[in-house]
Amino acid sequence: MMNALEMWSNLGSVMAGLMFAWAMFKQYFPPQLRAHIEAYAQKAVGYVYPYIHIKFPEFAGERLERCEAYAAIQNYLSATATARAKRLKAESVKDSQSLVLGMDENEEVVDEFEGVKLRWSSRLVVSQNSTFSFYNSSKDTRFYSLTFHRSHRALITGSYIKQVLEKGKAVAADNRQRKLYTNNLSSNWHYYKSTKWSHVAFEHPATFDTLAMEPSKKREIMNDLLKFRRGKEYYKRIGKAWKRGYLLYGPPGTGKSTMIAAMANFLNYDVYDLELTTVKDNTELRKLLIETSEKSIIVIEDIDCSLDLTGQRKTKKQEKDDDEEKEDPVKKMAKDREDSKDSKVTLSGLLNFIDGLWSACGGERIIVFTTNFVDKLDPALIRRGRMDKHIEMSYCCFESFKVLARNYLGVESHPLFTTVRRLLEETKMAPADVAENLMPKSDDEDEEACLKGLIGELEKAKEDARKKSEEEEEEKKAAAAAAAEAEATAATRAMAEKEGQQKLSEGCAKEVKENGFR
Ligand SMILES: Nc1ncnc2c1ncn2[C@@H]1O[C@H](COP(=O)(O)OP(=O)(O)OP(=O)(O)O)[C@@H](O)[C@H]1O
Ligand SMILES: [Mg+2]
Repeated sequence: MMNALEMWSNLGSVMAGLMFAWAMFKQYFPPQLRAHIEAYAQKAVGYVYPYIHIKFPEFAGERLERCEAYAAIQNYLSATATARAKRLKAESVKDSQSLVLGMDENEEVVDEFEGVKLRWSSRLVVSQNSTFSFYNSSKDTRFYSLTFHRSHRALITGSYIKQVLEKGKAVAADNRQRKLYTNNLSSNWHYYKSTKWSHVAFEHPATFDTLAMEPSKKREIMNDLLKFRRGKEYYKRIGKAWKRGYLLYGPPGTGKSTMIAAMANFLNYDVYDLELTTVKDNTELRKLLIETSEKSIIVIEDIDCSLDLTGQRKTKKQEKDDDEEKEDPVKKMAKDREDSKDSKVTLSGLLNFIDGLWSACGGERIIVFTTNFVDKLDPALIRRGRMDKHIEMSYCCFESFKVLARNYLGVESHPLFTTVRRLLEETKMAPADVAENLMPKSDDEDEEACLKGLIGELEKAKEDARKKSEEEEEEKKAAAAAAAEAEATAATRAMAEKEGQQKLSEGCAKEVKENGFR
């Protein structure tokens, strides 16, 4: 029996022989003949060789664009297989917030799917072209190669590759640097490139953990968001576009904008902050919205102030004015000029976008309106189906205070909490004001000092509210007294007039009686 050393040396000789034959073959055979021989050789090998290779190049197409599949496989392997690879390569990938760890060139890993083993290898083919060019620095090509037994062809080319691409895209989405977009003035739009939105990295630190809100309400919103995110199949089944509208309403400083940031961080979505007052008309609105990407939250803050969306239905006076304009061309021109200065996005334009166009775009999208005055909004805008969930952001309750105390002071409980609780039940203070009072003003201000400061402010707010309600009560009383007095004066005057009338008619009657009609 051959010993191991002998076997290796024999194998080495065979390899050396093969390499020599290959070099001779490349040197002495003309390229066309070589291609023929190679094709036949591959066919012959195919009869006996039981494995299939699939190649996923990094760049493809006429313009050599980066292939989505390559990127997805890179992400998939970075998340699943690199734990097993020994040589890794760290790359910074566009739009990714951290480095992507991939296999180094010519490294291999084994993956398993439904009990079937398959092999991924990362390959780099170095260009043979040694001519110097100013324009093309490298013709090296990278690709991933997947190898598996031909008996599993259907399984691998069907389900396995599909799940690799899906998982890879999900990893990319999680690792993506999210963006905050704001709309540009249409005068700065260029038709040949996408300039409707400007963006910066979205790095708001708010999360549902740091959001001060009643825990049960918070949980309800989080569950609603999760249900929406997982609802692709559900929305498809019920024939509804995959979108959801939220209306956040409440007084200033109660956390509406903070909630939007927490939602975006929770879902890992981009945020499109749409400033409606700079949008000229419904057409522009449509163009802007069609350019938003999926997995995004489209935000219209202070919807009541953005436009006159509160009451688009014409009042009697507007109808009369319109009739007059139809008759008077000068008036009409003046009105047109006035209108062209203002934004002309209308309620119906916005509703069409929510119901129609947006639904056709597909992809998961959330739209959020915020307002301080929910009663001012047109009911058509906020009816269920358009704004599916109405969330009231209200003044600070004790539960919310506890979250803020944990965030700002790092305390879970304190003897002064009882006083804070009583005062919060007796007076209204927005979380923004509570938070402001919990922030130490100097280095030597400890948690007790901050809590005392807050208690002082709450007592002051309570006193102010008491005074205000007293003043209002006084004003009401004064108004009632004035009304009563005016009523009494009017009654006296009426009485006097009546008496005067009576006297006059009595006098007349007497005169007639004495003198008769003349
Ligand atoms: N519920 C909350 N939880 C945590 N922090 C809050 C909350 N509400 C307000 N704050 C703090 O107060 C600041 C202002 O809050 P925010 O801008 O979210 O209020 P808003 O409701 O959007 O007000 P406005 O109606 O004026 O736009 C935030 O930066 C945050 O620090
Ligand atoms: Mg706000």
